[in-house]
Amino acid sequence: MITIALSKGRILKQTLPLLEKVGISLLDDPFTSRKLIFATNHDDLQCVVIRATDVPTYVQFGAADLGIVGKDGLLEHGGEGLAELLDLKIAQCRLMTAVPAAAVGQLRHDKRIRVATKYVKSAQRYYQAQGIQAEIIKLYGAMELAPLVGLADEIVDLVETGSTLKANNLVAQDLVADISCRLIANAASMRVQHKMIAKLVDQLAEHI
Ligand SMILES: Nc1ncnc2c1ncn2[C@@H]1O[C@H](COP(=O)(O)OP(=O)(O)OP(=O)(O)O)[C@@H](O)[C@H]1O
Ligand SMILES: O=P(O)(O)OC[C@H]1O[C@H](OP(=O)(O)OP(=O)(O)O)[C@H](O)[C@@H]1O
Repeated sequence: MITIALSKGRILKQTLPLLEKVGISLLDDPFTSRKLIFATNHDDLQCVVIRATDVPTYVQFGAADLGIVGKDGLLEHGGEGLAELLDLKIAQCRLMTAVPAAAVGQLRHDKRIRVATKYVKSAQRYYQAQGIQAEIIKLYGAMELAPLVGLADEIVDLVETGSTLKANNLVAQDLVADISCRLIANAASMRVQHKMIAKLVDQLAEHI
């Protein structure tokens, strides 16, 4: 039996059609069911549907052989015990810094700035590489609010259309990382289930 960990939420909406294209369908609807484990039309394949941030952990410890997760989550996890097999090119967006419109153009190198983000590791790496002293404040959502209420000078968050930033009078500044969904595998599963995983990777690659 192969287990695939799927990220629920917006990634799942784009994952299910991709799985359908390679002939995999879940027997129950994960958007209406309270189940966590989903049988598929293949006897030897099941899916678990969990929070995106938990997918790398399930795969790292072999609770799932494969996972589908955003690169943002992968960067935060660190990738230990995982192999990144494929860029699925879904849920594409960019991890960016953003500041209030009034702060655009202000130099950041001469002071310690406060940055609100859910993406602590990626942010730390970015500011360090830029030589900017940053105090990172971990938030779990609504990062855009932080600069508006004086909690932070800037944010690091995902940007797709830019409408969330615009609605909050923030302006995207620098690219931290290009983000899209990745197929990941447990390192041991890669050896034990090599044939089946290689076949699935080939099939998915044809439909990207
Ligand atoms: N605006 C966006 N455009 C494209 N992809 C996005 C966008 N926002 C998020 N994503 C991708 O979808 C993933 C999950 O986002 P979603 O908003 O569904 O869950 P979340 O509530 O942020 O995650 P969690 O439940 O783990 O806290 C992100 O990790 C990212 O890879
Ligand atoms: O550039 P845009 O097209 O506006 O997309 C960016 C927004 O999308 C994501 O939020 P999401 O809608 O997933 O909400 P949440 O993270 O607050 O759950 C992200 O955290 C941004 O807030």
